[in-house]
Amino acid sequence: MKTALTIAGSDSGGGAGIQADLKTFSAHHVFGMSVITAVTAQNTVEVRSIQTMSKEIIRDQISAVFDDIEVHAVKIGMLGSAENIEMVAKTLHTYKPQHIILDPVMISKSGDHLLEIDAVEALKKHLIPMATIVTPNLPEAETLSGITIQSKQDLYEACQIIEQLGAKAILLKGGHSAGDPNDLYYDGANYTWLRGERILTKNTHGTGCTLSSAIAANMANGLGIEDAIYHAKEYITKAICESFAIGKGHGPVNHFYRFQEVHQL
Ligand SMILES: Nc1ncnc2c1ncn2[C@@H]1O[C@H](COP(=O)(O)OP(=O)(O)OP(=O)(O)O)[C@@H](O)[C@H]1O
Ligand SMILES: Cc1ncc(COP(=O)(O)O)c(N)n1
Repeated sequence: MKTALTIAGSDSGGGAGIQADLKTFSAHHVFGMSVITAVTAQNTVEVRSIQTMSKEIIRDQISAVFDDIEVHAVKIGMLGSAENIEMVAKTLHTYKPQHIILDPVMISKSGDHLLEIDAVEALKKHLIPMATIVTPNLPEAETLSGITIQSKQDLYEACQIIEQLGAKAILLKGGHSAGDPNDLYYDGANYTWLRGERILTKNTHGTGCTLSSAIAANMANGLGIEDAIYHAKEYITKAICESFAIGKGHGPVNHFYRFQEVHQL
């Protein structure tokens, strides 16, 4: 059995964070494990409050998993604070997981801050250099690179700047663009476009969490990075296509279609 570990925040509404990650792992037949960095009181409309976990309990959750269980891939999502970023980086340094998929979560779809503003520097300094791949959306790529993205050339430049921070590869997601959601992959040498067609739905809560977890699950299952990304893009596209109108805001994506396909439900 292959395993994957998510280090992320809990979303009480079940659409994003740890909940989306574990559903994605299961749909990929990967055994999912979790380190909870923060508890959010959240639904499809808003984030009402956040309680960030202490750095000690984050460290202990990571070591409890690694000291006992072989971890085939790690996905990192919401971390909350600079202190927690430093602790996650320090603890992962001890265990040196082979694949680290870093989703640099900063602001939720509902517009709430999930990362303290002064924590961006810690992310750049401590975690990006450890990442197999970083998966920023457009606003996150602007924050990490320090440039305003207005053209294709800017996208290429942002990828290069983030790569120079030490990431092995970047997948710059295009969900927030005005046109089709095309994602740009950069491996430090070449650029590849993963083309998408915009699905007209407001039910896109947790798309970034799902995409990065699908990449982690695919890598845990032994795929190389390019195949992992390609299949993850297929997975998120279908999950958005069949997403649920649950709640009054941005509803969640659908992970069940995989089980329905397999079991002909
Ligand atoms: N309406 C859509 N139709 C098709 N694909 C989409 C749509 N919106 C986003 N995507 C795709 O979903 C993936 C996640 O992209 P997005 O830019 O939304 O990430 P994100 O902002 O980090 O997500 P999150 O909502 O979890 O924060 C990307 O592959 C993107 O191209
Ligand atoms: C715990 C947690 N992690 C990540 C997100 C980002 O997802 P989205 O941008 O879809 O709100 C979130 N809302 N909550």
